[in-house]
Amino acid sequence: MKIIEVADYEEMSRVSAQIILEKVKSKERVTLGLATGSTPLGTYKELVRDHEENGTRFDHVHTYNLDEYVGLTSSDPESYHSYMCEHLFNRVSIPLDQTNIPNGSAEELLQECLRYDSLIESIGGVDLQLLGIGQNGHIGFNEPGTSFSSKTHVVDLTPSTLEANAEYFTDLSKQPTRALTMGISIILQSKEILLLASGEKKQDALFHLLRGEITETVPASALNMHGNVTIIADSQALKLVNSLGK
Ligand SMILES: N[C@@H]1[C@@H](O)[C@H](O)[C@@H](COP(=O)(O)O)O[C@@H]1O
Repeated sequence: MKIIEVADYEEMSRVSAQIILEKVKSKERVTLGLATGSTPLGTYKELVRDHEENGTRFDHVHTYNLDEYVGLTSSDPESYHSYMCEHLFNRVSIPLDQTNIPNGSAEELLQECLRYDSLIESIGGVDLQLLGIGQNGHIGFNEPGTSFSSKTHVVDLTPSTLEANAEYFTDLSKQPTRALTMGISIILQSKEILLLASGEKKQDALFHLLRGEITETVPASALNMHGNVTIIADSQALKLVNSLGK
């Protein structure tokens, strides 16, 4: 695993955007796996800035998001669909029919999971998967205890994840408690993985990922089984690793 230690959130965002841009410019058809949450926002901002200043094109890019809340329609302002349109898709002119996000308002959720898996399997895994990490070590919405062989599935969010994500909901009574998430085995099909972590809150999760056992109790530890993972983390997120783990 390659670790790039950076000073802060801004540097993490610049470095990750650079890696994504190299991939975007590398061939005629590019597939990107995308993440939500606060961590990739700076990266998306950098991609938008580059698009505006340098005219980098995204019309050959196809995207596959990790997850979506169950019960929110794509137009719901609190859905990950809306998040992606607002922060990236609409601002770099990716054709929307080339963007894929699990449909959390599908009537048949199990069918939707199968549909999503076959989409990703049909391309043989994305070229580059961007990931954040939950404070409890989750990736996508794969909570602790999720099987490493999991495919896309419906998940009951843990109290700690609900609490960590509560700030994104104006009315907490409407915060979804379930989500659809790309499974761990599907994430591991990616040809290359880029995980971002910033801030002290992520130091335990990063310590378990980098220094702990490979265990389903820490979903991100599955990344140790993948041959092409880069972690970009700031000093705050690497605090525990640097003080205890060397
Ligand atoms: N489903 C998302 C994850 O993909 C994300 O990595 C995690 C961390 O969020 P943040 O980046 O806001 O810390 O939150 C959510 O649970």
